[in-house]
Amino acid sequence: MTAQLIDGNALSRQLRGEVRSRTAALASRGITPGLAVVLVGDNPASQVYVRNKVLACEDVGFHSVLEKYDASLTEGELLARIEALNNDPAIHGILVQLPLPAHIDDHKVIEAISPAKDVDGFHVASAGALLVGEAGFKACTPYGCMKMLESIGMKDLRGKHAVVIGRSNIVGKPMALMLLAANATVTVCHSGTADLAAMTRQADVVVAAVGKRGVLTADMVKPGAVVIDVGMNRTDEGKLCGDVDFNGVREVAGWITPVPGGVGPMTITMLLVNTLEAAERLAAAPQA
Ligand SMILES: Nc1nc2c(c(=O)[nH]1)N[C@@H](CN(C=O)c1ccc(C(=O)N[C@@H](CCC(=O)O)C(=O)O)cc1)CN2
Repeated sequence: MTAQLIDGNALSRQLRGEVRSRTAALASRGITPGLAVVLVGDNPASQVYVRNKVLACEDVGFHSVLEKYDASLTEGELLARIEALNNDPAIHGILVQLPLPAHIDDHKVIEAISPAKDVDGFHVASAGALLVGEAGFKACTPYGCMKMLESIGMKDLRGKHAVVIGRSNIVGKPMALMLLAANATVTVCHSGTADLAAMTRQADVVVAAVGKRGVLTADMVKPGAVVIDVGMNRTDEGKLCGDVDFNGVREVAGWITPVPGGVGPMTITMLLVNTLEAAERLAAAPQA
């Protein structure tokens, strides 16, 4: 069996079409969703991602501002910028590109963002809302993975076993909670897991989110399983690759996401969805 591809670029195009229509509906009420993207330092990958986020905003008709700061920016100066953006009525969503330089406490910075503008879904209030099933912004990467499952008819995962490899606050943990909310039986594996292959071989859905290539190989996958690759790594030749041994696993799995062109573009698309929702929520709120 050769797995079918879940194409993140194609799904993104479809979802962005829906975002464009909803944006037009808001525009007729005089509201343009606004996103502020904050980058500190000169990490080359981060420069590409923030540029792509601004381009994505242009693509769907959002207002966006890109604030770029030298790595010498102090934590206090960054917190002051966030406070200003929290109070800017033209800005509905704020994201601070990670990683931040080592002298800045990223937790402190994320917590300074108003939960109403936390379109990355990283704030403790957003994470707590996901935990208890309340409305809040969902972290973009796992949210994109859920949309990919939905696109292949797996919105309700009742009776399915999902294995998440990785337990980061921004992918692994929220991913597990979103799968649980979709009625899956969820196992979270990590560096302390005794026999990873024994876990993944039982899974109907495997999400690999470790940040290390070759974490999931063909012998670790149940025939027909859905494999979602969140990894973003480089081969020795400098080629982009995920955590999954794509060529081997695609011969066993039923569905698989590629890298590039899988989860990556979906992360940016879900950021647009969250920003639109932030603007819509504000528009629906009773005016003071
Ligand atoms: N504030 C945030 N920081 C970071 C996040 C995040 O969601 N919010 N996630 C990652 C980086 N990231 C978004 O910021 C991101 C990474 C990769 C892609 C993507 O589209 N990748 C392409 C390939 C791009 C390339 O060629 O290099 C793909 O997979 O097709 C989008 C977003 C860490 N920081």
